[in-house]
Amino acid sequence: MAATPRGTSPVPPDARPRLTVLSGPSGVGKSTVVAHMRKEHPEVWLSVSATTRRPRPGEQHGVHYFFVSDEEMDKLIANGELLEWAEFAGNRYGTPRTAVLERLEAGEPVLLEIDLQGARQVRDSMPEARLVFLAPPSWDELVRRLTGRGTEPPEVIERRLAAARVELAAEPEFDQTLVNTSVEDVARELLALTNVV
Ligand SMILES: Nc1nc2c(ncn2[C@@H]2O[C@H](COP(=O)(O)OP(=O)(O)O)[C@@H](O)[C@H]2O)c(=O)[nH]1
Ligand SMILES: Nc1ncnc2c1ncn2[C@@H]1O[C@H](COP(=O)(O)OP(=O)(O)O)[C@@H](O)[C@H]1O
Repeated sequence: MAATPRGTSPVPPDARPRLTVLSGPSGVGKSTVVAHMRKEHPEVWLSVSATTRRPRPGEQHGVHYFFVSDEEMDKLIANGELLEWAEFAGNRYGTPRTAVLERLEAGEPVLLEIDLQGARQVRDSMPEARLVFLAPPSWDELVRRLTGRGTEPPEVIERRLAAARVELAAEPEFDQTLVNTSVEDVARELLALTNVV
């Protein structure tokens, strides 16, 4: 029988991370990549966050976000219903705790698409989570994507770009970086990292 070379034996399935956190600056393409992946693999379960941000045209309550009032968000936080939450560019966002824990307890892979502050909270409370950073090919391309999306007025874009500088500097805190040059390539790599297939 051939000896297995050191370091190449397969990791037992139960030891593989089940919780994947995807973060990266606004406009880098997180939603696009996740949507592409889920079109091919609808079995990838993505947590739906609560937010106080107003819906963009086409965004649906319960699908893209749970759009809540400030008072409702206060209650979610006070009642401990969020696994993590953060304020980002003037709005609050948080991950409903129960749905995520139920999926994890059932042994199903879970994907969170959240900001840097949220990723840090998850890393602290659930160290087994795999943190993936989605990076732009360049700063200029990030500006082009965020501006080209056409969903925010210039002052909001400025706020998000200021946050982007902070987020890009935090890349070394993540377990893995994927550079979003090709949506198809990144979606494939992300799928492999979520352990769904
Ligand atoms: N901490 C945290 N961040 C979130 C959550 N949901 C979304 N975000 C992040 O909030 C930021 C703004 O999201 P959004 O307003 O949808 O803008 P977009 O990322 O530019 O499309 C992004 O970095 C999201 O990943 C959440 O539940 N918790
Ligand atoms: N690989 C890519 N190449 C070119 N444009 C992209 C790519 N990925 C995303 N985009 C575009 O960039 C813009 C921002 O993408 P989006 O998914 O909304 O970013 P995020 O969710 O990170 O804020 C969108 O207009 C999207 O079509």
